[in-house]
Amino acid sequence: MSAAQHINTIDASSAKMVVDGVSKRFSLGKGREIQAIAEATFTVEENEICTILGSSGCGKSTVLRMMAGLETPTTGELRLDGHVIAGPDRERGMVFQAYTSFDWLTVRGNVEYGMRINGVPKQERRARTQEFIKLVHLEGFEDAYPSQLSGGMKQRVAIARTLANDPALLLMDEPFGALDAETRWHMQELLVDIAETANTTMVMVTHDIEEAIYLGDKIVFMSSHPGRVHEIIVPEFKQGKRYVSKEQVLGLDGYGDLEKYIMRLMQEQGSKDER
Ligand SMILES: Nc1ncnc2c1ncn2[C@@H]1O[C@H](COP(=O)(O)OP(=O)(O)OP(=O)(O)O)[C@@H](O)[C@H]1O
Repeated sequence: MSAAQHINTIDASSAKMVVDGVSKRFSLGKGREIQAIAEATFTVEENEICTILGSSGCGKSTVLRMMAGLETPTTGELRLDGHVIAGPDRERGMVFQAYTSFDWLTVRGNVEYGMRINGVPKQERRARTQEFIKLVHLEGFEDAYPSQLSGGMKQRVAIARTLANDPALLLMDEPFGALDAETRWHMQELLVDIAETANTTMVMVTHDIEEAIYLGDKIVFMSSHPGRVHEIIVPEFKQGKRYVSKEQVLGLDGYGDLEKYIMRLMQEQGSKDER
């Protein structure tokens, strides 16, 4: 068995999310433009964790922001459950690198905020809030304020708050980028646990190869200038399984080969960017 399968054909018929021939140009003023994304086509399947990996500036965040409906594609379209994405919506929850908890609300207040706005009855709201606080292991901290929490705990609040809105898709832009290595490791394992427990479809932007391989059921590798989907990689060495233990994945036959392969892709991109 090889370490990875490289997908060349896209089957959009059963996909949860379809990024279909999407390009994006930004205006830089005075008639100047930048082509951030030239052509991007890929799918995300139901319950999949899809990681988007690539060097800085290759357009990862732009693709994610288009999935969220925060940017409009210049050409092409994005579809969630067959519906074209036309703007931000509760069905797509986003977690950013910067901590985005409301400082004036407690952990409980933060997690139940969206449900309160959406008129979820109090009893149901309280029960779901507790369920998601438990999911991210923050029991006992319900009445704490974000300023009393560590970076990893704040990010767990952000994840619980987003999941409590029951999104069809969880979008994350380098959510663990600001965390120290040990906390990051725990958060990655927690995310796999959440994906397994809550059956959530997730898309995560990262420039960390290890994170992309450990978390990704599928890795969308992007190249830069302009941003394109260079390769879609399925880490076959995991044999379709998810492992909460990251150590176990890093020790599997095939992990090292895929890591080396992706490192080479990154280096090729790096030397192309320098030219
Ligand atoms: N609002 C904007 N206006 C103009 N250019 C933009 C805008 N947003 C992104 N860009 C440009 O589009 C390109 C892709 O940016 P993007 O942030 O998507 O890349 P990225 O891969 O997420 O980078 P990083 O890993 O550094 O966050 C870059 O050249 C960036 O300067």
